[in-house]
Amino acid sequence: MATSEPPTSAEAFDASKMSKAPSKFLRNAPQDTPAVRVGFVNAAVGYGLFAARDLRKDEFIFHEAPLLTALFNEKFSSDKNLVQSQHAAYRNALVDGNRDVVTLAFPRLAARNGFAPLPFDDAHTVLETALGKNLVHGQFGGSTVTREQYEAYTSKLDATAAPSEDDCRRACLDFFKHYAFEVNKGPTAAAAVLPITAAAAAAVVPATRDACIYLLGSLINHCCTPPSHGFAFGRGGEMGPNCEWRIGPSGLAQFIRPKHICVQAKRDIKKGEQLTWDYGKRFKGFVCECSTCRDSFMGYYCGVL
Ligand SMILES: C[S@@+](CC[C@H](N)C(=O)[O-])C[C@H]1O[C@@H](n2cnc3c(N)ncnc32)[C@H](O)[C@@H]1O
Repeated sequence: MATSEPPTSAEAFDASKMSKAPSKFLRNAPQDTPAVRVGFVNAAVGYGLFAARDLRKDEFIFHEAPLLTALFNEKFSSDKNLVQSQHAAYRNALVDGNRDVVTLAFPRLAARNGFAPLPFDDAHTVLETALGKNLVHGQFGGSTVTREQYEAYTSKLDATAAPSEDDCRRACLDFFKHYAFEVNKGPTAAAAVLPITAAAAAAVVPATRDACIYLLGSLINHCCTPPSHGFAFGRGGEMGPNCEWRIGPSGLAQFIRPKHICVQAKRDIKKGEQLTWDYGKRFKGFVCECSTCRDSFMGYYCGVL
């Protein structure tokens, strides 16, 4: 199996599993009301996650199991085993009634794999309910994507007719490059990572890292961090990314399961505001449309222009 086992039901947050030491990260239980919704940014950026209510600084927003796990592509190479593992992880995720949710969460990848977008009425039901299915803590508030937005977006995503295996693999490679998180291999990783064939298994160089994709976590868009010298002036309000994340258990938050992602508010976030984080210095491969770039001269700095 390429996917980690998704949670069967949301768990109560057990504060006793937290270290007694004060932690800035994940100190509080997530609230009982929905915290995030999926929404549409524009046709270039695609979907994003938005606050479903006001979120407080340091609020623990959600804890989510990975949807796909494959080998991590350190150098973005097209090494055969990496490509095979990422492609197989995607194909495996399409089984067991998962196909609609995976196709809808990542419609660009689906189109390159030959899957036509669902009609809006079906899509809406899935977007409303299923995108939160891997949450362990925190609540998903559904979708704000309108029929017009969905149809305008998907009409531009021509599903490739009968793509070759090679096209599908390349699409997965591009997808992992832009959507995957680099994750420490957990103790059970050997079962989660593919080899698809015995020959491929023998050839796999033991990697120390996995690449994980999340249904919600991988929909959070990038925002540049303004430089500390204050050169970037906003239109009022705070600038820069408003969330941070951790993957897997760490000293102060042992309850996080291996490869699971936890997201926390870096500052107060208003209802309706988009959740963002800084993707860091790695290759981004898109023209940045974040608010820091829009409201300041940061486009000059962010290195993606
Ligand atoms: C991890 S995904 C985020 C979800 C994505 N918006 C979607 O609908 O699938 C990363 C991709 O989102 C888009 N994206 C994220 N942040 C962006 C930004 N600041 N400006 C423009 N595009 C962005 C880029 O296409 C990028 O490759």
